Amino acid sequence: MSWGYGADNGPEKWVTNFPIADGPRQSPIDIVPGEASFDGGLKPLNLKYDPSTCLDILNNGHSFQVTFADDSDSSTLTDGPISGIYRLKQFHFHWGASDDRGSEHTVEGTKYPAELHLVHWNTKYPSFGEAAGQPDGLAVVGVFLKTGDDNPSLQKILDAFDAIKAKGKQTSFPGFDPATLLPGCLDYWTYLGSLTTPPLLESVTWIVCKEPISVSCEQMAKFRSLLFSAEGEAECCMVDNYRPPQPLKGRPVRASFQ
Ligand SMILES: NCCOCCOCCNC(=O)c1ccc(S(N)(=O)=O)cc1
Ligand SMILES: [Zn+2]
Repeated sequence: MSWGYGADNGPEKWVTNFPIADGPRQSPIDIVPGEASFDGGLKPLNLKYDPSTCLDILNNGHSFQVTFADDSDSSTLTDGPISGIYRLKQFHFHWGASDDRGSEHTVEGTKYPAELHLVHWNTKYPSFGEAAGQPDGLAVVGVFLKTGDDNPSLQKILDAFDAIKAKGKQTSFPGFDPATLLPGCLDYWTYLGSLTTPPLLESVTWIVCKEPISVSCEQMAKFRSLLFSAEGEAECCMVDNYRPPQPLKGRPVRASFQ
């Protein structure tokens, strides 16, 4: 049985096939603002996204992801805590079965109903796969979702869900601008961590935005209409696809703001 989020294959079981699960720089973490140190040397995030690089939307059985053409520097992350140019590869979300949980990072124990991850790879390496194995290979921007007003940008994504309800379904998704999913304020916390799903590679510079974006309760319900299961299999709702916070193990968490 491959990894998932169920009782038999969930986060508590991943260490069996992926021993790095107990490693020194695992993600997510609980962010404690009072213990983060302001670093005036941190630059503002520079996110430059080209909607024409948006390709398709896919249900991969763990989440859904929107994938981008990454054969040029059209959609990039620069500055912030990183050096060099990182290219946007995909974005995806994690969410709960109810609004009281769903995010991977937490803020002083506070769980948000969902969390967006914008996944970028360091162009000093030849590909995403290569970069994923390097300590400075990836940079993921995390954005919390908080229940409130309807989010029109999110709605464009949710409107594509009927075509990707089951695991393995994919459909074209051209022209989406991921910048429309970013909060107005790009203050962030940053720390060195890992992929939050197997293979849990310790190659991610995490950049977690302090300000959440909004999502309505109805929109959250739509997230929960996706399936972990493939067509023809017993239907299993895609919910609670989040890993809980992992031990900090002495890592510094820096803040770009005071
Ligand atoms: N094939 C060569 C090595 O590549 C392995 C990289 O993992 C491949 C699939 N996983 C991901 O790309 C992947 C990307 C982001 C996140 S997360 N939730 O940490 O943002 C978790 C997983
Ligand atoms: Zn993620």
